[in-house]
This record gives sequence, structure tokens and C-alpha cells, in this order.
Amino acid sequence: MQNPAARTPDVIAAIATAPGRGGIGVVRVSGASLSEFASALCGRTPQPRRAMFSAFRDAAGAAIDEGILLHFPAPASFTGEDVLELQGHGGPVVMQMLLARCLELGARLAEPGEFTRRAFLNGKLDLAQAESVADLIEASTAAAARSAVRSLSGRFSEEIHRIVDALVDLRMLVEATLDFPEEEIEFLERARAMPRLEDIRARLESVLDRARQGALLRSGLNVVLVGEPNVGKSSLLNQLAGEDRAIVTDIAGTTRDALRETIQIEGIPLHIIDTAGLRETADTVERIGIERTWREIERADVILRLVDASAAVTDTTPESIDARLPQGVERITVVNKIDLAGLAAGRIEEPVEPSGRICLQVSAKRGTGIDLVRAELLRIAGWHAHGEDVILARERHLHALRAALAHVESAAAQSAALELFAEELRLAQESLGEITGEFTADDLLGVIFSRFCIGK
Ligand SMILES: Nc1nc2c(c(=O)[nH]1)N(C=O)[C@@H](CNc1ccc(C(=O)N[C@@H](CCC(=O)O)C(=O)O)cc1)CN2
Ligand SMILES: Nc1nc2c(ncn2[C@@H]2O[C@H](COP(=O)(O)OP(=O)(O)OP(=O)(O)O)[C@@H](O)[C@H]2O)c(=O)[nH]1
Ligand SMILES: [Mg+2]
Repeated sequence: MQNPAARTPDVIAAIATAPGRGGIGVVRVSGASLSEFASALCGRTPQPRRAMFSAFRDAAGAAIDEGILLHFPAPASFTGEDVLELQGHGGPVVMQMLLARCLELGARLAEPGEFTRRAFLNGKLDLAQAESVADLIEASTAAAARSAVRSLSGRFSEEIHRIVDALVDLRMLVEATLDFPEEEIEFLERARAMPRLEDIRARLESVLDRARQGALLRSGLNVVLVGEPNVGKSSLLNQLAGEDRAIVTDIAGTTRDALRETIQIEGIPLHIIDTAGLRETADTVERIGIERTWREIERADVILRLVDASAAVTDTTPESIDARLPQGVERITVVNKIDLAGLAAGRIEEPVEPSGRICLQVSAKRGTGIDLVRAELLRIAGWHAHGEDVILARERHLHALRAALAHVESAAAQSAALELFAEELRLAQESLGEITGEFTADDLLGVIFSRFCIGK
């Protein structure tokens, strides 16, 4: 895919390293021939792809910094264009001065993701790989990072391409058969069209399953701790986090504002949210806290509903809270303070309606039964580790995979009407093409790349 603008690209520049102070900072420049740009900056022309130690000079010839200049002539660069890297000292002021000098030499400030966008438009990366660049930078666990780097190296894209190839083969076969209607059925039977379709379906299903696991790795789950004041929500957060993050006292109404702490279990990020205990109150601050609790509940993937095993009566009757909790959100009842009630840690399936709900008996203070909570969260997450096979998918990829699968399934149901059969195969192929960027609208590209950081 060749963008007309990519043939005579304007020169873009940005600070590529993170804001703040660091040992080294990098300003990256990309565009059409940059040799003159380099000699205006350094007073001499660097050899291609050779580190050159040099002063970086302002218009008057005074040194702004001294550092390493790298020139990657097109097309052998990250973007596929001429690229210059100014590797200087990593202070915010000196980086700004180097960037300003580049703008003075004719570059303009790069938009977020514009380097990677150019790499995509110049065919250096496909869309799934470009997205994995951002996912790698944003990965919040090592497992997510490993998965992103596998996509970056093209593993996900290759798998999609192989399925597309199989679809194309089958389409060619069916379309050839369309010209000989009287032989249709026998022809398809001899070509084993249906088993081949089934093979494609099974492969899509496997990719979708591993992509769902990856989506989990990428964004994690929101787990909200809910209950009356003093039942031990903050104590449980501290146990799960492994450190004293939330204030714990025996005063009901200690937690006022929702507190969010990300932990990981087997590489899955879990955003644990401790909230203000729910009760009727005249205290203005506490009431606002309770409103926030309800807002967090709306965003929950999992609700951990805490109750106090030792409490005979509570300020709010449990029913009034439970009745307001959203249906259709996973919920675990956590019976806390078993040490006071003389109960043992354990996992029980609640006999009461709604049936099958899980009840965990723990002591957040003593740390007993916390492993049960972790195991239950992992079970709810639906995590069945595929290890190296997990695909760090985005919602966009899941959507395309589901669409492709749906088309393949309707093709299977259309085997008597060959034209419809062929059409469904074509639509499946088109859906898969959206993943790698073969069929992607410009406005979607805008959305994808604008979420990158500047300099990427
Ligand atoms: N200094 C520096 N480090 C960096 C980057 C960078 O741009 N600069 N990267 C930026 O994201 C990542 C590495 N990605 C890169 C991808 C391709 C090429 C490149 O020059 N490709 C050429 C030549 C390939 C080759 O020699 O084998 C090409 O594809 O033609 C460079 C960096 C991470 N580290
Ligand atoms: N014996 C015992 N005490 C506990 C247990 N869990 C919490 N507590 C105590 O119960 C009191 C309240 O605990 P918190 O964790 O602050 O309760 P909370 O639900 O966050 O309370 P609010 O923030 O007021 O809504 C503290 O004194 C804790 O030490 C437990 O398992 N056993
Ligand atoms: Mg609390």
C-alpha cells in the first residue's frame, strides 16, 4: 500500500525517549533525504548506519550538545524513509533544544504514532505488528510484553495469512466449479471442500480462543471490593497487594475514596478496587465516597462481596445491597473474619439462589484463605494458559476474528448454494484482511495511531 504522501514525505521530528531526565535522550528525525540535514547539524556527513560521535550545533555554530549521530538511509530504516537519530544527553532542556534545532532545519513536529504509521504505509510492518509496538510499550506484565513481541515479529500476522491463503484456495476451487453447475456436488466432494472448510473453521476458532486470552492479558479485569463498613475490604486489598496500601482501622467508614491497586496473577493484570463501605450516612464526605463505590461497581468485571462472619447485625441489611448489585457481573461472596467466628478457610458452593455462586471463607487479617481468592479470580478470568501461543489481541482483532468465523460458519450452512458459499468465503477473507491492514479505512488508521505516544 503506497501512500502518495509517502513518496515525497515531509520531515518529522520528535523526542523518542520518555519525558524527564535520563542518561541518554534520543531525538528522531524521518523524511526524505537527510544527508544535508545531518551536515548542517554536525558539520560533516555521517556514514550510513555508523555511529558518529559529534557536536550537535545551532545555527550560529555553537554546540547544543555532543552525542552520537546515526543515519539510516532509506529504505533500510524503521520508517522506510531516511532516518536520523540524535542520541544526546537525556535532560529535558537539552532535548527540547535539539528538537527546536531540528524544527529550525525544516522538520515539523511528529504526530503521535507518526513514525510507526509511516513504517506501516511503507510496508515495513503490517497493521497488527504496528499495533503490537504500542502494546509492547504499554504492557503491564512480562507475559503481556512477551506476547506483544511475538506479534511484533509477525507470528500473529503469519497465522492470519495462512488462514487467508486457505480461504483463497477454497474460493478458487468453488469459483471454478460455478462454471460447471451440473458437476458441482461431485466436484466439491472430490476436492474435499467441506473438510477443508472445517479445517479453516477450527483454525479460526483456535486463533480466537488464544486472542481472547491475550485480550485478558492486555487489559486485565476490574475487581471491586464491596460491602458494609468494617467488613475488611481494605484488609483484603492489602493482603492481595502484599503490602499495606489502604488504611485499616476498626472505625467504620475508614475508606472514603476508591483506591485502585493493580496486582498480577499468573501474568494477568487485576485492578483491585477498594471502596467506601456501603451504609446510610449523614456524613457528606462519606456519602460522596459511597456514590463513588456505586460508580466503581458499574465498571466491575468481578465483584468481591465481603461479609463479616462475626457480625450478628450490620448497619445495612445485606439484602438491600445485594439487590442493587448488577446482575450478569461475576460475583464472589467472601465471608471474612472466620478467625472470630471459629470457621475454617474454604470454598463452598452456595446452596441458595442464584445457584452456583461461590462463597469463600477467609481471614483478611490473618491471611488465611487468600490463595482461594486468587484461584477464584483466575478461574473467573477464564484463564487457561496457552503459554507461548497467547495472542495479545485488541478488541478490533477479536471483532474481525468473530466476523470471519461467522462467515465461515454460514458458508458451511450454504453448501448447496455455491454462489452464496463463495460469497461468505470472500467476506471471511475481507474480515481477516482488516487485522493486518489490507482492508482498512484511513479514519481507522487515524484512530489507531493517534493513541501511540509522541516519538513512536
Ligand atoms: N536507537 C533505536 N533503538 C530502537 C529503535 C529505534 O528506532 N532506534 N526502535 C524503533 O522502534 C526499535 C527497534 N526497531 C527497529 C526496526 C527496524 C530498524 C531498521 O533499521 N530496519 C531496516 C534495516 C533492517 C536490518 O538491517 O536488518 C529495515 O527494515 O530495512 C531499526 C530499528 C527499538 N530500538
Ligand atoms: N479478627 C479479624 N479482624 C479483621 C479481619 N479483617 C479485618 N479485620 C479488622 O476489621 C476492621 C476493619 O477492617 P477494614 O479492612 O478497615 O474494613 P473495611 O471494610 O475496609 O472498612 P471501611 O473502610 O470502613 O468500609 C479492622 O480493625 C481490621 O483489622 C479478619 O479477618 N479477622
Ligand atoms: Mg476500608
